[in-house]
Amino acid sequence: MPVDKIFTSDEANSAPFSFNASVAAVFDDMLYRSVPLYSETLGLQMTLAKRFYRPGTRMYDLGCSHGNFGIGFLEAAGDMDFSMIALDNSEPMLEIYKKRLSVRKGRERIRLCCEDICESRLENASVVVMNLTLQFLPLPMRKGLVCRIYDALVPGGILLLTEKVVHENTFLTDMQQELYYEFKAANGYSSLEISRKREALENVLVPETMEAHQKRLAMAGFRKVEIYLKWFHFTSFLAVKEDKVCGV
Ligand SMILES: C[S@@+](CC[C@H](N)C(=O)[O-])C[C@H]1O[C@@H](n2cnc3c(N)ncnc32)[C@H](O)[C@@H]1O
Ligand SMILES: O=C(O)C(=O)C[C@]1(C(=O)O)C=C[C@@H](O)C=C1
Repeated sequence: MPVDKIFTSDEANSAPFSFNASVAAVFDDMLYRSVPLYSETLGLQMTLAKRFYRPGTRMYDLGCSHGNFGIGFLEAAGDMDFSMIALDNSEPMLEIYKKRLSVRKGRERIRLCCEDICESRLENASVVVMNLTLQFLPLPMRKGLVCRIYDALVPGGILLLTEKVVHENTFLTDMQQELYYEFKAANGYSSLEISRKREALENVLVPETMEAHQKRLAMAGFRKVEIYLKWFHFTSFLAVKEDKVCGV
């Protein structure tokens, strides 16, 4: 796996963070070293997706990057028939996803689309996964997207949303941030790399509070919302669309 050295050099410091070809090439290493409980999050997303997916509907992976969720799901699915639409607006990410998919049996079950998720058409979904992606959208676009996801879901369908959040209490936010940087340092990032990435992510990754997410989910129509995984500020929500017939 190519090692993430993006923020070891000076010039990387000046540009805002983006999901370009250099980042895509080392993205696996970046994810595993930068996202606490990344494997566990994907594992639980697959378990929930398998449980809630309904035949004849679609599964969406919004901000799919180079396909860790989709490929993992495909491998775990065995003979299960499913249809997944994986969306991202980074061409280099989707190029890698396409290559990974090309050698896998059952690959026709996943369709890749290079699109802005704020503009894509969503419909007939029983599972929508959005892992560490909403946080990269401009704030004014977020409500509209969550509402469109709710509308696209069939009754009993789910949204799996993972986000980096901030705390309303600045003491706790600062503490979580420090613990997070200790996690990164323990995974081999230098303090210079950590601070350069923090600057590059400023105004690019804009986290919100847990309460803001819960309020937006409720406003969109979700009545059942659960936090199923949390590592300080990395938070995974399960939001279920009501199914009055089945009582889900
Ligand atoms: C942190 S990565 C997601 C990680 C991935 N979901 C996973 O679990 O491995 C965020 C992804 O969202 C994509 N993205 C950001 N804004 C987007 C937008 N407006 N439309 C589509 N994709 C977007 C980026 O290109 C990037 O691949
Ligand atoms: O906040 C940070 O410093 C991160 O590295 C987090 C984060 C994320 O949450 O998406 C930022 C960019 C990469 O996509 C991987 C991890």
